[in-house]
Amino acid sequence: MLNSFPQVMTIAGSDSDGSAGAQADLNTFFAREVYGMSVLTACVAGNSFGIHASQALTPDFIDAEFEAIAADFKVRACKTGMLTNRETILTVANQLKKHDFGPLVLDPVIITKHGALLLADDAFNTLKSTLIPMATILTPNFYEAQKLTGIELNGPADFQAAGKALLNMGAKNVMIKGHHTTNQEFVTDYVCLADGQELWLSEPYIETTHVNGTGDSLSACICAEIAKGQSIESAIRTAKQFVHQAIANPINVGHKYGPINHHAYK
Ligand SMILES: Nc1ncnc2c1ncn2[C@@H]1O[C@H](COP(=O)(O)OP(=O)(O)O)[C@@H](O)[C@H]1O
Ligand SMILES: Cc1ncc(COP(=O)(O)OP(=O)(O)O)c(N)n1
Repeated sequence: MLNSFPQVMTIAGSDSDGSAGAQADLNTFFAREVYGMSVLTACVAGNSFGIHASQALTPDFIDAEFEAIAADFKVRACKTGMLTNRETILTVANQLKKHDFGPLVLDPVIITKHGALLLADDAFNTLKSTLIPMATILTPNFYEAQKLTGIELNGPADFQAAGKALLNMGAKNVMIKGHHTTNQEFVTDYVCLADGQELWLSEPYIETTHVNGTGDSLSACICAEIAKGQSIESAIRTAKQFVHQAIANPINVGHKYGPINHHAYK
């Protein structure tokens, strides 16, 4: 008898150093024991020093990837990462309407924590109008939440206002990842759920340079847990622990800003 794993799909850019993008997603899927597939949207040439070049894939090619997966697999949940520009967003939105790929974890990747822009400036409105209303859960980081809502995040009430604004844009659930800087004691993420519940998820801040791909891995873990039948709340809680352990137990890879450890969480 063949083993069977829930099938999941990332729609993301390839990051050549393996720390972020589709590679981080697939590592997370493997670690969380689901079968991972990828629709690549772009190829990024990067290493632990930063991103050196980037090439978007064509809408026709992205369509072909979606069609190949849809023709053969039953995807239980999917997630997005780097979507590059308006054309790619529209291509992805059309495909998500055409086929049933299950709940959508929308990670609105705009800028990396080292300042590389991964989404064209004129694409924000397209992201807001097409994909945010389709999101089962939206997972912006501190900067992305401010950019999408226009609300400056200075305290808990601002997180609540931004969460509400993102729910009003059509996302069913929202997780805003908290700011993290040197000398901080805790990193607190804010979650507002479809049923009106709010969660504040805090873990100690970890001082390390090995944090590439944290956001990708978090959203990939949420996607994997949803595919396994977990509730949104339980998937978020597992993902927060998964990423925390992955940061807390670094691996010695790269000379500057390294990857997290996808094998750490048990
Ligand atoms: N240095 C850190 N110490 C503890 N938790 C962290 C640290 N950096 C990120 N996190 C956590 O990792 C997860 C991903 O968040 P973040 O790094 O903000 O995403 P992104 O990669 O999209 O910017 C969040 O749960 C956040 O709280
Ligand atoms: C190809 C590619 N996609 C996404 C990212 C950014 O990853 P993310 O986890 O959102 O952010 P960082 O933690 O890496 O800043 C990337 N670098 N490359």
